[in-house]
Amino acid sequence: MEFRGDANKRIAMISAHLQPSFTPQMEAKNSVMGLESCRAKGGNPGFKVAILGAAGGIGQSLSLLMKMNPLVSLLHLYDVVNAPGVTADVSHMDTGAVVRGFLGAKQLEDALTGMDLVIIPAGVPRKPGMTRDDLFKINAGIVKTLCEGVAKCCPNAIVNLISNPVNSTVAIAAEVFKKAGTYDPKKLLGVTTLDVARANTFVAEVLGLDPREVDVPVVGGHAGVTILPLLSQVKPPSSFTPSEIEYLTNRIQNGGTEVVEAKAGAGSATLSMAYAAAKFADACLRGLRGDANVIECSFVASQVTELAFFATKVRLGRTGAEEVFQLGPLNEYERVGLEKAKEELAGSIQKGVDFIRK
Ligand SMILES: NC(=O)c1ccc[n+]([C@@H]2O[C@H](COP(=O)([O-])OP(=O)(O)OC[C@H]3O[C@@H](n4cnc5c(N)ncnc54)[C@H](O)[C@@H]3O)[C@@H](O)[C@H]2O)c1
Ligand SMILES: O=C(O)C[C@H](O)C(=O)O
Repeated sequence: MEFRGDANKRIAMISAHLQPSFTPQMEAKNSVMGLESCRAKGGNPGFKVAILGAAGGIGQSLSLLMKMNPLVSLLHLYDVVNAPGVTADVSHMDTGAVVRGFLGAKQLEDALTGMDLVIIPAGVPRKPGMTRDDLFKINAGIVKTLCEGVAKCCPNAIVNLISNPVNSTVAIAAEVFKKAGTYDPKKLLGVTTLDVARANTFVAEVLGLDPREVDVPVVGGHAGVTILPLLSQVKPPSSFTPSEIEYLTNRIQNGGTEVVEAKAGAGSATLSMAYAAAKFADACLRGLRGDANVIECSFVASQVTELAFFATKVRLGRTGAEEVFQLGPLNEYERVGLEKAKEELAGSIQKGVDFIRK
């Protein structure tokens, strides 16, 4: 009888904590099944990571992958919809990170406070026929609001910006941080890892290699002709025929559109993007930990060209992108591509700056 009484008490306590209304305090308890008497769990040393837009196509898979990352001790999942469901789901994975969910603008500050790394895939995706720039109207405002939250609640966090158009949203974020007096160019990183993943995959197919053995630097930005693969610098050193160069450059520049069209109105790349975002976030965390030689491509504040932002290889360290690498030697095809990329990038960056300065 005594046992049954205890069980009833436990069930009542659990039910009390699984009511529909959702608060961070409640979620913290949900993460230990609502039992006050549970032994404290988690506590593994590691970094605090927030995902803003965690209930979306990218956000859900990315939440899963970050929950699997042993460098993460605390994972905050924020969205304006469905955050409780994603949080409950991911929190049942028996990995080290403690998961907490945050729903709606009122909980943004709680979601951000104390974070080391903030990953932002919030915003609308493309449909067939749209350019990434067509997303500016909606996503610019979303990125502005979220970055204002970062400036207020975790001004020292590294920000991985995924929301499109990246060529403009990174400039928006920089302007928000400048306005708030918190801007550190090393800590604002536009995520272009998917371009590199695609380039490695497509080049490996052409060369008949395992993509894990291939390294293609992809520079410039993250839209159409601004995505510039440097095939002359592929590792292992390889030569391509002119038609292979044309095919590969085109396919890499239009990889996003290939997925948008295949999904036929159901969105853009989510699974490969979550993979790429998780890979890039892991590199940022290894850099924060102090690992040597952590090198990835990213769209960052840069003096490599005359543009304020440009994607190249960067070295990630304890303070973010600590070194921005030069382009290296380009062939004639790449020099022409670079001019085209810069022309389009200049307008996209300015559009982002103007959105905040008006
Ligand atoms: N950088 C890249 O390489 C890359 C690759 C793929 C997609 N993207 C971009 O990532 C973005 C997200 O794509 P998706 O497929 O996950 O879209 P999605 O619509 O599936 O998910 C977006 C999520 O953002 C949330 N959201 C909207 N406004 C928000 C706000 N103010 N605060 C918090 N969350 C908010 C939505 O509720 C939704 O859950 C798009 O802009 C897309 O173009 C970038
Ligand atoms: O193409 C898109 O709209 C999404 C993303 O930027 C991508 O490259 O897949």
